[in-house]
Amino acid sequence: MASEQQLQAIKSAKVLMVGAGGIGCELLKTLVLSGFQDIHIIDMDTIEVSNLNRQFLFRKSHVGQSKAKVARDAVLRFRPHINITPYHANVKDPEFNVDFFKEFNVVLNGLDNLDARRHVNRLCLAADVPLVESGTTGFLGQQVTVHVKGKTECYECQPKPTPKSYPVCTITSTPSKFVHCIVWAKDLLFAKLFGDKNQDNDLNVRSNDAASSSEHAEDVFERREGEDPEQYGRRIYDHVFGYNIEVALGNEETWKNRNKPKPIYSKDVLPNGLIQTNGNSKDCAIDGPSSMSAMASLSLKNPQDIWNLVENTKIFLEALKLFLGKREKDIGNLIFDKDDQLAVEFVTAAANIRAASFGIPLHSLFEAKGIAGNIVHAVATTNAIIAGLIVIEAIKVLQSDTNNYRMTYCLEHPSRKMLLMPVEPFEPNKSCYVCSETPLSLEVNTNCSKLRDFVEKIVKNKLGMNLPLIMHGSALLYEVGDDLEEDMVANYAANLEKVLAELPSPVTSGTMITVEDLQQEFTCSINIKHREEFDEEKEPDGMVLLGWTQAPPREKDNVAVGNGASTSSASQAAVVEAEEDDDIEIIPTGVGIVSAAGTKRKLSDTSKPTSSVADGYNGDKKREVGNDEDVVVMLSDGNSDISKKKRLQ
Ligand SMILES: Nc1ncnc2c1ncn2[C@@H]1O[C@H](COP(=O)(O)OP(=O)(O)OP(=O)(O)O)[C@@H](O)[C@H]1O
Ligand SMILES: [Zn+2]
Repeated sequence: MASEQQLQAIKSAKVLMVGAGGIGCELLKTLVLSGFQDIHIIDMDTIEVSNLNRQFLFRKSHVGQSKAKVARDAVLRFRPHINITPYHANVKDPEFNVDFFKEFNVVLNGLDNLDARRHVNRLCLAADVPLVESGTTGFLGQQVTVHVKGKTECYECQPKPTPKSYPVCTITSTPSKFVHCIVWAKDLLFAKLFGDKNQDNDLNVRSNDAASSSEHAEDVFERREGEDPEQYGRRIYDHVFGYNIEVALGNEETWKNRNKPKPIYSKDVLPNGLIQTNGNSKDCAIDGPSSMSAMASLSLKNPQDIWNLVENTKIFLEALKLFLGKREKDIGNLIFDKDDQLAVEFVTAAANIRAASFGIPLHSLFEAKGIAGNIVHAVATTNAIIAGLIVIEAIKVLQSDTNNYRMTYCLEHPSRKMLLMPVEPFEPNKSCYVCSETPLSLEVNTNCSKLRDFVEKIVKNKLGMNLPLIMHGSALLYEVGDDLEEDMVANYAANLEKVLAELPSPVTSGTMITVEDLQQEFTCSINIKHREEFDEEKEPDGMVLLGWTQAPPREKDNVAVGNGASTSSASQAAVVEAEEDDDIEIIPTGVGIVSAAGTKRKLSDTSKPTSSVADGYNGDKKREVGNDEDVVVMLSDGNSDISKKKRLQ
């Protein structure tokens, strides 16, 4: 039960919610049931069928409509007299500037990507509005964190795992993991067959006999006149899984220390002519093109099954046939979308066939979809718990109850009887380039890298800037905006194509560049250091940003996982990965991590009575539920006496 004071704070608060998906739906419901009366919701998406299993404010009839608007209507049905303002928009749109953010007492994130989270973090810092963050880390669980300028760390005080990029040659020639096959199937093959034909594409292997291979490749992806869809599909299949692999095998150097792939031809897998279908690919006139399915026409039902090579081959050919026959008008414009069933089927099958060729284990559609779409599989119940925790922290923030702020992990595999794990938030990191404006360094070959590379790879991808402006001293090198004069636009376009050392105001070793984002009101200084060479495998960007992205020192197998969906950071939760991504353990830092002897300990050890975390949960602050084996510890209030954390260094 909320106190009178809390109720007052709740009633007078103006709250901004960003994201009305899995967490957002739960959050909106919990906010209104807790008495909040003025809520603004930003979400750029429309409702998909795949959202309905857990985004309970939405029904099938809402598919295709704005999430923010439908969520508003849904809660107004049971709380008709409150103010809910929906925006069907991207939070990065210019209208949501610092002045807009200043209107709110607290901002609550229910987002699913790093980019938007960093953007909101910067706006909250610039507007000096507290932020309560939430996110998921795969099967590790979810967490809620509180970010109050000057009092706690900001969302970017700790390095976040960024989406991984792979060297082109690993993807085109030497895949060793299933994810490499997915990237190949999605970004190369799918893009080549169904996307913008004018885009550069590294699909064809480089071979000793480059001239003949490119000649062979010249028109292979174009459908010949009168060619029937299955013939065309088999020709593409034979080219990418058969011929290209044979060409690659010709590069003997490549296979000296690697297992050789084996070429696969469709006639060897499916010797008999046409594949049999049941004609049941679903009618896209009724369900929309995104529900059309090759699985349905081949009577393959379970997305968790791993198809064999024959099944993958059938799906490949059938999906291609359906694209050609029923979605012809999409061809040339398609971008892979994880909610497009046929696209997911095609990419799964293509990735699996390539995996079979390279001796990599095959995966189910469900798994492939997760990898291709960077999906962190969400669970409705934990979303509800997380939403509750967000509201608890929001209420503390509204009352400036600083001492009781907590970041709370909700462990999806409760470890030794613990489901919720609250820890005190960290103080701001004094070397954070965002909230402490600490300069960064960039190692780059200033004679080879163009300004365009710097803008794309560093300013946009690494620094997450939306509307960047780049300066060297008082010289403006680059700027984005709608109101620029034509000659300026032409100047900047010319600068983009110049190497750094040849810019009108040359950028060489020792230069300090200032990069500013006008919308985020965020400035960052970058110290340039010239370096001649980069390792193509380990440094695929050809430049290295220092002072921010380094994870904490890696102990044996310590790595952080995530795809930007997580609010956790390497130092908040060091993850020990045994092999690949399974068998993961989470070690919350600061909580019993450093024992008296100074040795690091795992969470699994921390529930022992002697550990500091156990101390934190012991006594009358905890409530135990269930039987001894399956006990879940929940805190009765936010006042647990948790020992001060130490960072995991
Ligand atoms: N830049 C952004 N501006 C506004 N809303 C955003 C932005 N980025 C993400 N979102 C919203 O955040 C929500 C995140 O919700 P959730 O994690 O449940 O993902 P989802 O897209 O609904 O589900 P799934 O990814 O599992 O299909 C989505 O509704 C998405 O539209
Ligand atoms: Zn910070």
